[in-house]
Amino acid sequence: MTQPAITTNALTKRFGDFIATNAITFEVAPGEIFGFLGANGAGKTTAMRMLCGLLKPSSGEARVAGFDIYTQTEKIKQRIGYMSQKFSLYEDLTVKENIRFYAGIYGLSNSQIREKTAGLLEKLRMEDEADKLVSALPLGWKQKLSFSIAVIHDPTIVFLDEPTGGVDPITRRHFWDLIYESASRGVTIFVTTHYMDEAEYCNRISIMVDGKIRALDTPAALKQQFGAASMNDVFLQLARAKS
Ligand SMILES: Nc1ncnc2c1ncn2[C@@H]1O[C@H](COP(=O)(O)OP(=O)(O)OP(=O)(O)O)[C@@H](O)[C@H]1O
Repeated sequence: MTQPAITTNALTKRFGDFIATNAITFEVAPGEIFGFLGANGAGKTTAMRMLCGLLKPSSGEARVAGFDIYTQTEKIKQRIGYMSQKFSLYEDLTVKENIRFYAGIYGLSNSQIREKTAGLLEKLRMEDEADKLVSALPLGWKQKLSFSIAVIHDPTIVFLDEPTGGVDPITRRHFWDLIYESASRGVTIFVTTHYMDEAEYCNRISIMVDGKIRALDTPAALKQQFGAASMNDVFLQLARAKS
């Protein structure tokens, strides 16, 4: 059996008396697109930071790409890509300079960087923008560039924290073409989003409420389970059950 990309068992993070992530248990398969949903403050970013090896859990277990999140964080960091709306491109560098900078951080050689840069610009059809400042690009283009940079070192798993905030559904759909393309090459995608159209694009979805996972299945199975017409209905039912 192939090893799961991510496994967690009762993974928990407390900040003082407050439990931000409360005993979450799940598995993500290699090449799966796993949507990690929840209202603001549900504990998604906290969970993601633990899985990326950036935050020590209070208790519980997890393995990412086969490595332990307590003791093997450096190995995890080498195998993952990360993109967030908050941690993104340098606006005052050009497109090419951003690619060079991040590829260098990920440890690629100069010849790899040259080759990857050409391929990336071609795939995004951004050859004409290579020497433009990132600040001059539309937001949707920045997001696609940011994603492409997050996978430039061929990670096994990529973590996306609200990657498409602030753009319209068509632009989001184009962004998701990139996600599907990576997943079809076997890259595991772990993505948080507040957009329910995006939730429908995931293979499976978990929904967190107040630090706990309240639902986890395929979009079709969740809609059936909740007797809901859309993922938005499922989400609202869980939110209402809370209040
Ligand atoms: N370092 C910290 N110290 C204390 N509380 C924290 C800390 N980090 C997060 N929290 C709290 O933990 C809870 C969960 O936060 P988290 O950022 O994980 O939520 P989220 O689901 O990612 O929300 P959003 O969708 O708004 O990004 C929030 O109530 C937040 O205030």
